[in-house]
Amino acid sequence: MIVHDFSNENSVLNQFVLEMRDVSIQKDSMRFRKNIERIGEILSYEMSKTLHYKTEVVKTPLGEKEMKVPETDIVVCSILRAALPLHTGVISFFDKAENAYISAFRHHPDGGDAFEVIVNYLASPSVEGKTLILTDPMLATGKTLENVLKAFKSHGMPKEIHILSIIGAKPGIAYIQDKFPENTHLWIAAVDEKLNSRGYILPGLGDAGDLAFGVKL
Ligand SMILES: O=P(O)(O)OC[C@H]1O[C@H](OP(=O)(O)OP(=O)(O)O)[C@H](O)[C@@H]1O
Repeated sequence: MIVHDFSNENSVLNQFVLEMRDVSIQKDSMRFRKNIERIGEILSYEMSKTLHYKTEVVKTPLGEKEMKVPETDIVVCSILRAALPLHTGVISFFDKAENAYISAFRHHPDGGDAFEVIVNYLASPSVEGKTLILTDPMLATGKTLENVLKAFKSHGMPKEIHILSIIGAKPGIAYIQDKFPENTHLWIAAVDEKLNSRGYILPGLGDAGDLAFGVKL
């Protein structure tokens, strides 16, 4: 897996991540969602540079011009719930992409820190031979992405996978390194050092799903 960590670069992306982390700003859920969406646009733009391109001839009112445009068949799949604004950002740049949605939630069987990830909904076209973009703002333990990849086994083998995320933890990134095919790219806005005992990213930003859409039972 190739990791593209943008926290090592100076760009306006860092401002959006800061606002998502900041306890005095993040409770404004509309702003929180908007920041996720615009980070989705920025990561999409960066990712677009690595896609496959073809030459097309465009006719203008005064002549013709050869231009290079992405030729890839793209399926964008978002992991509910927090990825929904990220999805909006991605498809605002890849407007011809097919769309998929998958659910995943943590189940704590004995109420303690240990959990398993339950995936019980996947709506997706075939991804056979296509470019699969998986979006999820948080990459904590990496178990969600591991289970999402398993769920996709019934939907064909993608040509390549791009994971778009906002904040990840080093242990989670290491965990998925050998679970995903080698030519998988991870595009991530920030990487934090560790997780707490419940598998939350430290310092992270809290619960992205709740901040974007409200507390769930
Ligand atoms: O890497 P992991 O340890 O698997 O954790 C990451 C997952 O946790 C969060 O979802 P959450 O379960 O809070 O669901 P929500 O988005 O519906 O609130 C996040 O959006 C990821 O999907």
